Amino acid sequence: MPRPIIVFDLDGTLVDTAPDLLDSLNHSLAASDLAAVDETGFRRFVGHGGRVMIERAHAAQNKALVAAEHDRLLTLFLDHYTLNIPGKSQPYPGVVAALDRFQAAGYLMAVCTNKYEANSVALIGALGLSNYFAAICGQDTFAFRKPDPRHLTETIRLAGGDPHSAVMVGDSQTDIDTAKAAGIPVVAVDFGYTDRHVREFEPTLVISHFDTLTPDLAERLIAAAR
Ligand SMILES: O=C(O)COP(=O)(O)O
Ligand SMILES: [Mg+2]
Repeated sequence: MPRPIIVFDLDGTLVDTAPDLLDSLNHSLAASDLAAVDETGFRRFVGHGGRVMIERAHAAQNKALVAAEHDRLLTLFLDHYTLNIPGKSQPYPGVVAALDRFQAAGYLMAVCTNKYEANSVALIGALGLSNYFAAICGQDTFAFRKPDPRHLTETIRLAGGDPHSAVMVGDSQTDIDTAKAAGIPVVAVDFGYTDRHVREFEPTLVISHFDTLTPDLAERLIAAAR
């Protein structure tokens, strides 16, 4: 019987990275004379990586964005973000205790994120969480990324798990759509980065704190999905 696996999204799920993503986004937007984005506006932009955040910020200000400028701003964003890791980012309340619970229960654990892999590995390392994860897969690890379900199923395979004994935990429609397309139960946290309540995207379950996430709950979700 393969070890069950729990796969976590990163930004807005395991780690509150909003303050640093916002700082780096505004650092890059300032280089093209766009107005700074505020915390509220920012939530509409996250979920698909830095390139899409920049694109959405321009669209929100009705500013054109040619490819060369997009590339220039993405480089500014990534250089600034990479240099500042871990910055102000912190794991959400209850995350470490939850990772300990699943580790003690013999679960495999992995991260499936649309953040670049190198920055994801660096951030997780800087926060002292590397030892929990058998795989950390970013938007550039494979030739596909969330909401493509293969990003999730290949992360599971890389970690040595079985998609039939897996649960996904995420904060956005992207995560929920990815898991549902893979036929994998998905727990949505309601404290992440989405401008609509996650229940609208019909996850398997919504939680408001990591204390609710237990191996018993995961086992029930895996059994019910079979
Ligand atoms: O970096 C992003 O835009 C989203 O990253 P996530 O998939 O970890 O939420
Ligand atoms: Mg997220």
